[in-house]
Amino acid sequence: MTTPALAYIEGGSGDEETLRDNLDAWRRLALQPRVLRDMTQVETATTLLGTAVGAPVGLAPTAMHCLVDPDGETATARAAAETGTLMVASQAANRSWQDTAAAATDVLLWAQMYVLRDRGLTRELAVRAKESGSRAIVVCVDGVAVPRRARLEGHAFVPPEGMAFPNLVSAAAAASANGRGVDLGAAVSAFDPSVTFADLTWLKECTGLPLVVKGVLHPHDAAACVDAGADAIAVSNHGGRQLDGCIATADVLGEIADAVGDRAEVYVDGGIRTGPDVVKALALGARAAFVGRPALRALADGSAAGLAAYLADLREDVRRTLAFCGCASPAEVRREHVRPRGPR
Ligand SMILES: Cc1cc2nc3c(=O)[nH]c(=O)nc-3n(C[C@H](O)[C@H](O)[C@H](O)COP(=O)(O)O)c2cc1C
Ligand SMILES: CC(C)CC(=O)C(=O)O
Repeated sequence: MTTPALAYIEGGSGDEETLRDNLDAWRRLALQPRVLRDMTQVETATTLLGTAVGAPVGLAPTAMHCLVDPDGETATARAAAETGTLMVASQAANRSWQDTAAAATDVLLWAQMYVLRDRGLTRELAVRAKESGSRAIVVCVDGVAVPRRARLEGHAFVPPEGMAFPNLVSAAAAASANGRGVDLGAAVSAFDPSVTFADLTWLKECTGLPLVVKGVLHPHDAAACVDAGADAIAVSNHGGRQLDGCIATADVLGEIADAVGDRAEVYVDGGIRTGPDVVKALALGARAAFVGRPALRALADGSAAGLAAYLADLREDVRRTLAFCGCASPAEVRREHVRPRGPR
């Protein structure tokens, strides 16, 4: 991997305060286990918007998997299918949602997209995602300005020449140029900063698929998204890559889960690294936690097999943590299992 590619993946925005705090915030919480509850059988499986998954852990959408593996998102999909993991495939992927879904049997796929200035193209892409086999649309709503990325000296990342972005262009453009030659800067400027809650209702109607709103950090916004038709809220600050200085996801997850109640599912990403992090997220009210950078590192290190091994290991860590906490399944994790860590 090139140095700028590594800086792009690992880095955050501004002074990287939020990037660091995402990790620290999970450390500021402590699990409080319950004992003597027969932990012979401990199940990690759950459902996410009705889709059965092997563990309450998913792959967050991340752009350009060809930066880390020549097969790009199709390698990711093979690892996801092998381990029963839900994969959220980015709009800025190098492989189309269709090719990603076709990479293995039983790929559990959700497509992540932005609302574009061109609503006709937005609708076309959403329909294409559905026809590819995506079981939900994940709309990312934290892309209303261009972040300053510290490790790239404030500049946007320039992808390698000829990199394909098939989910960012119309079918006609994709057919004529195989999705190549799309300028990433132009694609990012196609994201519509005028997006509001009313667009959620519209986007959901485009496909009828369940809608997940990703990038929510305030309980009132979460409630308004649900009022507008969202089926799930993904609490996320984009891995500290958008607004630097904003709140860590672990610090706001509980309030958002309380605001949403049982009207929608709640997920979280940002700094999730271990089984205990995942179980802390469940205790605060998330149904699942998603990982970004760790999955890219595993893919870079060992391709699909490396990613599958990483996901299997994380699942085992979740299973072990559930057992130690006295929970025979994710559904048994309660708010009482987590509390602020005492002073050091
Ligand atoms: C290299 C990279 C690319 C990303 N690309 C996208 C993207 O295309 N769409 C999106 O919604 N989020 C994107 N994200 C954000 C992730 O979905 C997720 O919010 C974040 O990575 C979670 O934090 P973590 O890396 O600490 O696990 C990206 C993150 C990284 C690291
Ligand atoms: C192409 C970008 C939208 C990818 C992204 O979300 C990111 O780099 O964090």
